[in-house]
Amino acid sequence: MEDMDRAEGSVPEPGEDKQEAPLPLPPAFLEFLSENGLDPAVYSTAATIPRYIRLKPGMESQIAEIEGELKCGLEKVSWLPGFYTIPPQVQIAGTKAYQQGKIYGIDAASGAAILALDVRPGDHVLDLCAAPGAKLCMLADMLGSTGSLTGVDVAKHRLSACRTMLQKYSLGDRTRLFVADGTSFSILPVNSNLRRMEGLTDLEENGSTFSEWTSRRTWKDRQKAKKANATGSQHLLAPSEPELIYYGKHSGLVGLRKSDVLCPAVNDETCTSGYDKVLVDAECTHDGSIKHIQKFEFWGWKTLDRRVLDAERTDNLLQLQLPLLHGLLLKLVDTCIILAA
Ligand SMILES: C[S@@+](CC[C@H](N)C(=O)[O-])C[C@H]1O[C@@H](n2cnc3c(N)ncnc32)[C@H](O)[C@@H]1O
Repeated sequence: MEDMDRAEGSVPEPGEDKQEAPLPLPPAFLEFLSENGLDPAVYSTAATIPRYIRLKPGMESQIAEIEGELKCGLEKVSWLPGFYTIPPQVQIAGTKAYQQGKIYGIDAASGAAILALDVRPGDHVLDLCAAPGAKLCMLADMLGSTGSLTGVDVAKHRLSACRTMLQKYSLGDRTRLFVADGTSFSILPVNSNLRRMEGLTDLEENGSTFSEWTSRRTWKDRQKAKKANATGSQHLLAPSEPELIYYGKHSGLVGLRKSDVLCPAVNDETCTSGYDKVLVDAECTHDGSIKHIQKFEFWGWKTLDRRVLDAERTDNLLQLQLPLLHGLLLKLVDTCIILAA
């Protein structure tokens, strides 16, 4: 799987060190633009497009300090709460403000999709295709201390990055993270009707109920990881059953029987309510993203053909996106879907 969602600052920003010049876009891409009535000149304008950051809620009083660290002013985005623009050449990854979890690197389009989801206190939110987690963090910030958030991604190493993000920004309390294929994911939000097994001793519990999450892995898990490493499969395949790689203290799982949560009986009356809001952020071609297209100057223009223009790849993306939506419509959604791709 190609990784188009690189961490902030890992790829030089287009136009950072040099004057903008017309990009040597491949003929097939120029043809694609012409067929769709698009002016290729827009892809040379990245130097004029601001960079966006999101302020961690509660950090408003530290704006002056953050401006000092970033060595630039923060300009409020009037239509997107918590978002600010900074000049495009400013790199945030090496700054204290970013490392200490005061700001997020996230673009305005992503923020707009989350805002449109209209998350309300108490909502149970599902983020399908959650990694590396910029939107998941925004959802967690919006939920605050109510409701629940479930993040799902097929790539374990990418979902582990989400876990790191949640921990860095102290956001994981109400969150669960499942490595799973989103097209068949059917685990519901925790339902208050499920019986909690409280006050059991370790012996009685016998590993069959959720106790508080710990990063310490069992011998069985370590063996599994070793095997996956040896076969190189950890980056590629979803496990046949969803694998829970993180859950927060208030995600509702502590004290519940694993079997009730992970394999609920079909038509179980405790499992009738689905998620209130669902975000599906499946992979896309990125052909509409000026900044992404400019990055091919760094990655090599040939890879643009392979990653963006290849008809087979586009068809494959469609074959991924449709089942993701279809699965949701059949099983999960109470209220709302946003397709961010
Ligand atoms: C555009 S990225 C998601 C970006 C993410 N929402 C964020 O804000 O950082 C697409 C993600 O979809 C995941 N993905 C692809 N196929 C999937 C599937 N069948 N089920 C679940 N996740 C999938 C990829 O591993 C990748 O992490």
